Amino acid sequence: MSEVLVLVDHVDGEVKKVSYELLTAARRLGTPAAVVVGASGTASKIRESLGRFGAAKVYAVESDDAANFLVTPKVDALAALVPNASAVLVSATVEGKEVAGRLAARIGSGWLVDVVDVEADGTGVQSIFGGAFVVKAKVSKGTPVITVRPGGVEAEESTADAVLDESVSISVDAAKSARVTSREAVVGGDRPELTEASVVVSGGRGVGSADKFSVVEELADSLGAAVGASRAAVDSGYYPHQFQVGQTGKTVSPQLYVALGISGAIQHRAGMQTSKTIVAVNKDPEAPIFEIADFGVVGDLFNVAPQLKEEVAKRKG
Ligand SMILES: Cc1cc2nc3c(=O)[nH]c(=O)nc-3n(C[C@H](O)[C@H](O)[C@H](O)COP(=O)(O)OP(=O)(O)OC[C@H]3O[C@@H](n4cnc5c(N)ncnc54)[C@H](O)[C@@H]3O)c2cc1C
Repeated sequence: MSEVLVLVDHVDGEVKKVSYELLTAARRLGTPAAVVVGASGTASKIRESLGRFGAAKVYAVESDDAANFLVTPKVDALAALVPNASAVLVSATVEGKEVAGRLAARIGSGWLVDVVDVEADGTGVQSIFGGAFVVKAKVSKGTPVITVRPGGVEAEESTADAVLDESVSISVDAAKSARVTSREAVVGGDRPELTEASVVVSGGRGVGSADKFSVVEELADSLGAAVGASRAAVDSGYYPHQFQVGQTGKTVSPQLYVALGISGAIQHRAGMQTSKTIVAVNKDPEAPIFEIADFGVVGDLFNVAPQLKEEVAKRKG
């Protein structure tokens, strides 16, 4: 079977969950080959875990340049490997989309953006207009480049050998590339990363103030969830911008999405509509969020969220 390249999303050798989802999707199309771009020694460190999700080969693209330039080393590496591949899968993150767009332009191929599922014949499934329509599309020119939304495909293990191949070398054109000059670790709490989390609890303008946002955080913590916010909540200063979910924020696709005091505007839905189960709490029975909710509670979030938290604690024993 032909090779399907999967660009591994990792931070200093820590593999992001979406990479396993990409490998799962790649297995439907052919033989997954993971492409690890980074510092020396990264690929051998993560080879086994990639193999657990079906990577038959791991291409190590490792050098100081690979680790210290943004985007371009990844495009160079994929472009070098594409002649032997039948498709390229990249995560639909901000960086992933930049890599995919540049790669598609460079190799003259079509690019399927933001797909939520991939079918065995290379058809990509997209959820558009805030999830109002499902579109199926197929690349008709060149090797398909497909960016897959984190959480779109469920990662499933299927052990393969993951043979390490260190034959890929790249030479970055420093004059045309952005070099990383320093690194600062993100100060995060114990909560999972928003786009990686399997449970997300988000608060909207209905929360009313920054002080009261703890009601969202407390429910999130009881569920081991990430915290999100609507744009109105962010613009009102209730919660920092990096937690915004929606068209101009992050796209999430968790197993469970809890919306507290969020009306469900189309721009918010665009970022969470593909969540597997949606629970909405809103005091307005006509709120549009109820149109897409699997479970809805008409009520005051300050009454409902603490009760949910208590019930979760009880069930956890
Ligand atoms: C170009 C563009 C891009 C945008 N991008 C985004 C985006 O990325 N993400 C995003 O979220 N929005 C985005 N928006 C904004 C979007 O249109 C909405 O304005 C926004 O989503 C509304 O946020 P909200 O639901 O929190 O607030 P509101 O619409 O004000 O809704 C608040 C809800 O809380 C309920 N409520 C109030 N008090 C309580 C209570 N005590 N208990 C329970 N319920 C209560 C109300 O009934 C109401 O339904 C964008 C808009 C534009 C034009």
